[in-house]
Amino acid sequence: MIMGRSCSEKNGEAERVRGLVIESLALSPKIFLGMIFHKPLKKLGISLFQKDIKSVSPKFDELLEKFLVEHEEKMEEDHYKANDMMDLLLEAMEMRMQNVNLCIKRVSNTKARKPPILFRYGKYSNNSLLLQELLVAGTDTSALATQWTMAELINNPTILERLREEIESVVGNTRLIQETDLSNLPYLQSVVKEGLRLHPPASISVRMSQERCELGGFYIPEKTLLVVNTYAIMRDPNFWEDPEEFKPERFITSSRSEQEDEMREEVLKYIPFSAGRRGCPGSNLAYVSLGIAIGVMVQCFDWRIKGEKVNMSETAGTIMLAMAQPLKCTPVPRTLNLLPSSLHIPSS
Ligand code: HEM
Repeated sequence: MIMGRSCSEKNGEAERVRGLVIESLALSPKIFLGMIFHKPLKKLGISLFQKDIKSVSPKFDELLEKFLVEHEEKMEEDHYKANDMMDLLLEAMEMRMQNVNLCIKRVSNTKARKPPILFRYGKYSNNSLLLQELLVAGTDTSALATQWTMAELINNPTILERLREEIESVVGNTRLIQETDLSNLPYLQSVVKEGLRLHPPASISVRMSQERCELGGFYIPEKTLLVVNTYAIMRDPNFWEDPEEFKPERFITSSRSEQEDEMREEVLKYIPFSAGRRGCPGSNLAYVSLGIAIGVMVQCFDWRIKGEKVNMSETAGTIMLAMAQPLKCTPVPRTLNLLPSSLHIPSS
């Protein structure tokens, strides 16, 4: 969606992108430690991660440059129309500055939440941070959330059955779920929300206090690094009934006023996408893609596993919350009467 193209398994491109995302994410614990022990480490001349970053970054640049050239070529075509994020960013830059070549640079702006700015200057440069960030932030998070939620559904067959009934009554069995169906599938939306509550892929958020303040009776000096444990907040028994249980119905609200109350409460206790100006800008996209992925998997397949239950243990010592034993399951096709017109099969 970011680059408007699919990465094929055939020429190893998908594997390459996946490898880069995994390599980048493996750096996060080091970056995190580096933030905490920045000063003493600097004094000792120790850099925890610069060498690793230098090894990942050029690989990203090479990949993104290829995508960028493809996009620029497309822009030259007669009936060109922007249809992905990279097209839009290129167009925005085209309007802002002309006569200079492309380079993408993130301008840090700590005071106000502004989208990263793209500059055009020089030859293609190493600063492709924005696109790297989107690739890393948007892919593994969504994949982990899908995996955890499917594991919960397999372990809770009654919930899976209720979800399937909802899909069958709203969508039927002659076509696949589409984005426009999601607003009519409240139980599916609740399943996605509950999966993210119990298993937030990014389970901590790091912030720095801009000024001194008092929080919950604690004095916080200015410029203090604060680690918010979103995982713990979303399992706090003071906020959630049966916090350890997978109960999507907790998010089903009947009346409009109930919905408004719930939304007000959720601002503080439901934060899988963190919050504030550095909260996730991809949350709406994530809800849609998770809803469709999970919905289609439930609509089209039964799921078999070895043994009685999926093992829900979590990995230890990683920043991303992953399954210690990644989900292995076999899809068994269900009988649907899908109309050919409902299948959008890409031409390439
Ligand atoms: C289930 C899926 C996702 C989850 C759980 C998730 C979670 C998060 C969280 C918790 C943060 C804030 C980190 C912090 O506190 O510093 C974040 C930031 C971010 N996310 Fe997501 N995200 C998801 C999907 C996406 C998608 C699909 C995109 C875009 C394609 C995206 C783009 C970003 C970006 C660019 C940031 C950095 C924002 C900034 O620093 O200002 N995320 N995400």
